[in-house]
Amino acid sequence: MTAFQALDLPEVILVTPRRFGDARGYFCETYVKPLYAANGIVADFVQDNESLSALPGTVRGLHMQAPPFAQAKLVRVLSGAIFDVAVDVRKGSPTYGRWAGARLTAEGGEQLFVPQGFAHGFCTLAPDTRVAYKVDAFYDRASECGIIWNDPDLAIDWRFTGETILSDKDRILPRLKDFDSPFVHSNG
Ligand SMILES: Cc1cn([C@H]2C[C@H](O)[C@@H](COP(=O)(O)OP(=O)(O)O[C@H]3O[C@@H](C)C(=O)[C@@H](O)[C@H]3O)O2)c(=O)[nH]c1=O
Repeated sequence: MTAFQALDLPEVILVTPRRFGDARGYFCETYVKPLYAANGIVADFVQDNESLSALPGTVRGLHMQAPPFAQAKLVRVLSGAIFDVAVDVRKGSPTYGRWAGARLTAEGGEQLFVPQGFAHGFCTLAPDTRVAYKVDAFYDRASECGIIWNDPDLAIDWRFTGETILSDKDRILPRLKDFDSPFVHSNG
């Protein structure tokens, strides 16, 4: 059975889809809307994305889009492995500024659900890592914002020691303390 596991931040959910193995390999359902919704993954996904990172230690993040283009994401790995991270940036949230993460591998097929109001990023742990993710709002360049990956206040353990590789854009992102989050926590 597909397994759904809430992480330390309970809105962030690790999914391990069931695989049906046979002599050919395996078959696996990677997204089933009503099943996922019944397990806390409520989103109308409208776009699928894929990235390739050649080298281990490639960090992409921490990214989000501001409302009304805020995106929930369902992330998985097609080849290689990542440590995938979500940071709660909802003002007023009891878990504001805390992070949760999970190792996602092509071998295991795990997925991470990152809700709206959370910054998202990952570090690749293997060469030629391809990451695919569904999002529930379209890309909007003007709405993009983010937090620096190594903010000491977040103290994310990326599970990687060695030289990291970042885009020019990601190298100059602000720390959380200097970031005016466009997200507000609500209980409803
Ligand atoms: C995210 C995105 C980028 N692009 C373009 C913009 C740019 O020219 C090129 C590369 O974009 P970036 O450098 O922002 O790609 P990248 O650093 O991989 O950005 C992604 O990082 C992960 C962690 C996320 O969570 C994603 O939402 C996204 O922000 O692709 C699109 O056309 N559509 C999209 O949806």
